[in-house]
Amino acid sequence: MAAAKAAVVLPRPVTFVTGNAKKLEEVKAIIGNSIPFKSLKLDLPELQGEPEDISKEKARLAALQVNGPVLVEDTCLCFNALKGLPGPYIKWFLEKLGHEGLNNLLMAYEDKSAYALCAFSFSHGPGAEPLTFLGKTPGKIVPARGPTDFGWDPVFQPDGYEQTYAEMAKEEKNKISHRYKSLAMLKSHFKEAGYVFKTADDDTI
Ligand SMILES: O=c1nc[nH]c2c1ncn2[C@H]1C[C@H](O)[C@@H](COP(=O)(O)OP(=O)(O)OP(=O)(O)O)O1
Ligand SMILES: [Mg+2]
Repeated sequence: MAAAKAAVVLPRPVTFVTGNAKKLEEVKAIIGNSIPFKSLKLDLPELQGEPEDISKEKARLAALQVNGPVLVEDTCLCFNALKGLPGPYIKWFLEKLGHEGLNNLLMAYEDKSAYALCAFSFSHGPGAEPLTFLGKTPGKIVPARGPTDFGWDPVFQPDGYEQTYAEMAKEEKNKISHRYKSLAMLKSHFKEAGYVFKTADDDTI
């Protein structure tokens, strides 16, 4: 019989660091009780580069700030006609150009296809190499439809659906989204790793 795998003890619940309340809402809905976590509102500096590297670097910075295990995520919206741009820079493109401007970026192209990409990273703590889980949902960029309370949701229509992310019921989006897919991988990792969380009494975050 194989020996039981030793449990990995982590010092306290994982802290999910984000400055975005809407992300947090979705993460809570998707993770449920499967991973004990708390949240911390911090807008971490973001490196330029590939989504996975940006996410890992965010996790390293977050682990130093929190001094414990952390989760972070970086979300990209990638236009195929633009070879993946705006990608990780979508936040600033959206802020400056709005939904209409995002559509206009593709005016010269027939190909309106795009994909939403979520890169979740988990670090055991300061100095530990983060693990990254990439979730990707393909779709296309359309003129804005639906509520405008979360980022670029109104202009992204996932493949196989007639509705934009914004028009879909939250539970529906959370079953197929880039965030759901990346969290599904994270959840299985947690399950396989068998982490045990030891809550510190002096935990003041
Ligand atoms: O499911 C989504 N549906 C629509 N819009 C979304 C979604 N997820 C992120 N977004 C927006 C937020 C930000 O404008 C950009 C990603 O940038 P990103 O740096 O990952 O997010 P953020 O700075 O708002 O929060 P954080 O503190 O976790 O970095 O796309
Ligand atoms: Mg950010």
